[in-house]
Amino acid sequence: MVSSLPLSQPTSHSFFSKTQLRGFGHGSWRPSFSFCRDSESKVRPIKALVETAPFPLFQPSKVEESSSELEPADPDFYKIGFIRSMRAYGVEFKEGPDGFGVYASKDVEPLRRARVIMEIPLELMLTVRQKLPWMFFPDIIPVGHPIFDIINSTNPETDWHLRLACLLLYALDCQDNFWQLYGDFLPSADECTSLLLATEEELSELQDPNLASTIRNEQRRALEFWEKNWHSGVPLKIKRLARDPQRFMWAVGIAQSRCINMQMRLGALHQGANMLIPYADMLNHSFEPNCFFHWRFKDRMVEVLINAGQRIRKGDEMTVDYMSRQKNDIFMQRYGFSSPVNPWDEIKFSGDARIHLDSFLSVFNISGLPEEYYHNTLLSNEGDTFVDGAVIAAARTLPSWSDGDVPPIPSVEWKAAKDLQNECQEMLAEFPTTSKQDQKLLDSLQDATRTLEAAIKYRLHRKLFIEKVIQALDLYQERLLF
Ligand SMILES: C[S@@+](CC[C@H](N)C(=O)[O-])C[C@H]1O[C@@H](n2cnc3c(N)ncnc32)[C@H](O)[C@@H]1O
Repeated sequence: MVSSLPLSQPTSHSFFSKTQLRGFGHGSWRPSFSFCRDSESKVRPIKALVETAPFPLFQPSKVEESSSELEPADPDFYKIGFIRSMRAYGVEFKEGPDGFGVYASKDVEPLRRARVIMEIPLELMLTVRQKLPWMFFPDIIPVGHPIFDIINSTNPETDWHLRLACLLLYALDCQDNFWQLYGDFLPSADECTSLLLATEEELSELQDPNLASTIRNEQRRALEFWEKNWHSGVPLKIKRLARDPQRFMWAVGIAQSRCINMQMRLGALHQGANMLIPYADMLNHSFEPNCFFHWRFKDRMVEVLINAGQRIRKGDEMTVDYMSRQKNDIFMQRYGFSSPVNPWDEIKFSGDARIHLDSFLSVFNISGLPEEYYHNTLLSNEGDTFVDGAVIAAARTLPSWSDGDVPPIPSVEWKAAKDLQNECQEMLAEFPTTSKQDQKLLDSLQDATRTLEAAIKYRLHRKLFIEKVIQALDLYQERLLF
């Protein structure tokens, strides 16, 4: 379902103008770019609270006033003729340690109800739906345009990233489309952490052959897609969208690392959709997020809300949970970053560890089922609501025992803990570098691509995790015996 109506950007948009943004980069980590700075040479945040007047692209057709005065069946549809704008409340967008991020510009007291901080209308998003009949929004591609056929040749359920990349490239090329402005806020190839953009050398820096091979397959797939659809015979309007495979890879990397997947309801239609949502895509990930997304179907917009009961201090980063319960390699694959405190990461041990799960958990004051994520305030540092993720992850990876298997004497468990430690040491010995060497390398990195930095961090995080498990097992033995 497409129309040939181009959606224009409101000229009154008060965030930034095209000329203001030209030449501005997206990250301080690339010295070739300079972000807008104030007199004290601090990054100047994009101002919010922002609200711009709706831009009437074309007015809703005047409904003839009939004598019956019937209500339109769905008055909401009449809004389709307006380009609405994004609204943000009490937040600012600025650079932080993880690239651009969203930060609170004022304190927020905990409220019983979730509080909206951003509203982004459907018209500004790039959206592809996953199931047939597939559709995308906004309807910026005229029927018969070859990019429509290219998108249509892919599988809506499995190729969402390729489809979204095509839509993004088209939107960036589409005269007066909002994304021509917003495109300046997207990370460049050097700034994007997506591993799709990684070189062979950078992939080897991961020190994870499985992950490297998964990425190589993804790169190959995207490259084949580009070669098939961007061959020399294609019309210029296609050619110019991605003149070289790197440009296409970049678009796929952007789609993968910034897309949000949501259930969307439009009228009577419920569907899973992959969306590139401007401004909301600046939110970074946390395993302890303070915000979440919500699709407000009545107004056809995505809202970002602060969790109910959440206290926010001015300057706090606003975060969301990108993917629930995923290990670091999955985060790397999709977003190009890993976390040293990922509570869902795990170590696969080779055999049966003769440690009783519950006794391990109880030594660390963790109670309940192993599958769950447990929080114990007694164990957390002040202000830190996480129990050490490595401890929990280690606990979760130990096989559970039935009552009959409970070892009668602690020495059995003590030996098991020692065995696990040895296995961890062997794992560490397989890495070509130690965590100390990785840390040193990271400290000395200058002008490296963000992918290289992310690759080194990833392998460092794996080693730190294993080292933490060794420490946890040390502690376990001490507490078990005394
Ligand atoms: C949706 S974007 C978020 C905005 C992004 N920081 C930017 O500069 O535009 C996702 C990207 O942000 C970065 N990112 C988000 N959360 C992160 C985290 N917790 N740690 C490290 N990098 C993170 C990664 O580069 C990821 O691919």
